[in-house]
Amino acid sequence: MTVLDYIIVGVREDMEARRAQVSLEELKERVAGVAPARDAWAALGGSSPDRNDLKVIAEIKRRSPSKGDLASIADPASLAAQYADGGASVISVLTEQRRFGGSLADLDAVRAAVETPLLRKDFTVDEYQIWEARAHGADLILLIVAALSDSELVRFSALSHELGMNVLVETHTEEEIERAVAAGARIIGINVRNLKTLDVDRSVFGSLAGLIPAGAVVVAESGVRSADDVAHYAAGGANAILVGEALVSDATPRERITEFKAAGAAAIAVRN
Ligand SMILES: O=C(O)c1ccccc1NCC(=O)[C@H](O)[C@H](O)COP(=O)(O)O
Repeated sequence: MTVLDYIIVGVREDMEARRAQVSLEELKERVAGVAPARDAWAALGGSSPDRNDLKVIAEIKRRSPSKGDLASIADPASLAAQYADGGASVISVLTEQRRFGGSLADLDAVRAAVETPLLRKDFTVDEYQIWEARAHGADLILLIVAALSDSELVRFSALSHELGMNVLVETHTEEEIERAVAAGARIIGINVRNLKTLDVDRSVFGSLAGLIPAGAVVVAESGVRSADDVAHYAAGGANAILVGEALVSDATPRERITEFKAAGAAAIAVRN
């Protein structure tokens, strides 16, 4: 069993426990009462022809299977406000409980605090989680190609779009990019962390980014520790970066985002 398989076993068990508390019908009623989803595609520069800056997706991540406890985040709303002040285009809230220590309560707290589009970052394996994401104010969900069949990718994307949300489709190999593109993905992440082994190899981004069709928003995920890493991804074709550990473990995340955005813009100016 890979790490990803192992995580998903827990994700399914936890989801069934929540479903026993809140039925799908109840979730659908809640969705009817929430404000429409914000446009994460536009926030990530999807609709602008000149993508000459680097967007930051700033993640609220308490713990991880590879690193254990990362940060004691007493107030996710306050951290999200700092991310928004620093210029994050999207805030990612890791809601997976067993391995990452997140929760839908974190998503609720962040939703109440900021207007920035929110990514409900979880291991989506069932439509129930998509309804849940929208019911808790998410604007974007994550679909990991390695965890889903082609038909699930298409079905889950369609439901997300019906609910007004966008989808970040995560890949790690050439074949997964082909599957993402075939499923109609237009926000495509390349996670340089192999979710089967947890190895982080930043060179994976450069070897795959060129395979993503023009017009899509290309997101470099994981492994940003310094402005040099940001420049590496921006030079290799990233339109956005997804950063967790470096921000939650920094005393001044607002300034760190500003620094990353400047490094990205400088590298993009050279790239263009
Ligand atoms: O972070 C992990 O250890 C991990 C393990 C297994 C599956 C997913 C995992 N992380 C999810 C992510 O991909 C990251 O949270 C995200 O890209 C940010 O990465 P980083 O900036 O390196 O914290």
